Amino acid sequence: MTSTSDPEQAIFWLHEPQNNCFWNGALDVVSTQNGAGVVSKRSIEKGTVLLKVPKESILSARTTFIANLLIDAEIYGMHALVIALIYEKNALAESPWYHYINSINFADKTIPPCLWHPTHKRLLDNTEADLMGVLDDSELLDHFQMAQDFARQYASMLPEPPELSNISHFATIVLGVASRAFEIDDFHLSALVPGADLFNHEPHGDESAHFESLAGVCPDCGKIECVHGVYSDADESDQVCEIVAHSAVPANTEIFNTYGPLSNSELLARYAFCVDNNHFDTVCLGRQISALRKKAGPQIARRIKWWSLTAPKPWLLDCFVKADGKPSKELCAVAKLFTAPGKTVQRSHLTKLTPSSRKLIQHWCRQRRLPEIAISLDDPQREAQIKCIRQSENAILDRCIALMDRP
Ligand SMILES: C[S@@+](CC[C@H](N)C(=O)[O-])C[C@H]1O[C@@H](n2cnc3c(N)ncnc32)[C@H](O)[C@@H]1O
Repeated sequence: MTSTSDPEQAIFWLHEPQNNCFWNGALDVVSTQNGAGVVSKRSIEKGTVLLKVPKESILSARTTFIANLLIDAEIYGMHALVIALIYEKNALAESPWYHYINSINFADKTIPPCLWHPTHKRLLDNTEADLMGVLDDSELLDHFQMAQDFARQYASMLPEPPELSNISHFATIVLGVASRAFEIDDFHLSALVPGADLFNHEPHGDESAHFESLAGVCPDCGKIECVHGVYSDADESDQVCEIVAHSAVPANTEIFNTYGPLSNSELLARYAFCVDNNHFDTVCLGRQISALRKKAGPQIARRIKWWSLTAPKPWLLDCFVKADGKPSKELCAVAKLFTAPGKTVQRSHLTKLTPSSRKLIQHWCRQRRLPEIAISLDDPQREAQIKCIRQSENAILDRCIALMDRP
């Protein structure tokens, strides 16, 4: 897990006058089972602003001292943010974010799943994490190469940061940044917002706080109204990032944010954790459908071709089982296309399941089910994550199989 090792330094940074931030006095930072977290010292009303950080104080590729170099090198988004953080970290007390950066444990040894040992990766074979490319290290390696090239290009001006000496070290920084970054606006893109990253994620949609930032600004200068155009009807005083209480919070309660409607594969890739009974998990049956399609006769092949030409793309990815076991409407339609008798199938009848289409969905679910295997690793956190992903997928498939038995 990526964690805050010294929250007091983050709070100190928020109170430094030059940063112009607001940290609500009703908040406390405590140690939770998920690292640091924010709790209410007293009850908080719905709509209360908990944190305010002006956009000019956030750590983005646009606000860092290497901003121009990153633009010259045409490095943007998360790639640029990671490199910016690395250079600010190495600027030590000269960085405006010195105390904030010091509050984070970047020495944590957690690495993203794409760098796990192949024997550990293999335990996620055929899971959603595998299908979504979470285990593929090519993007990380490209990013590493890009960061090293950048460092070499400017080595005469700036010493090459030690974080770029090996991929594991770089990967822990990438994870540390990705797990704390927020989408800000069309100018800053992703950025680190001190204080906002102390809030943990509520996975069931019951969060009590939301991150807010006006996204529509000029992509060239970050202003709301400028020579390039008018981007919103707000005014420049709205150029802040806020955490706002989305519901009333009783005293002594952890205040959760939401990182978005993310499945376990997405949480694992970006935040290095997963949760039991994740409502946003889905299980794709695309591979099973594709295999059957290859064996299909000409009539079925024609139907699938007709469907694939009119369905939104990529339609195979849309053929999934939802967390509650219900098949997506695309999955229902494809099961009907394979099983409907006669020569023609009406589009309006495609989502109404018949006994034979239900049986086919059950068959695909059984094929997709992961084998029950014993998993025992030296790393208990990784073991728990792998088990969580596998068990959750099988539970979803079992729910669907049971549901398909009911008329
Ligand atoms: C933005 S930080 C939140 C604050 C963090 N706990 C800390 O100590 O700095 C995101 C990280 O917190 C942890 N985290 C947040 N919510 C979690 C949850 N619901 N379950 C497990 N870990 C969580 C994960 O390690 C994640 O990468």
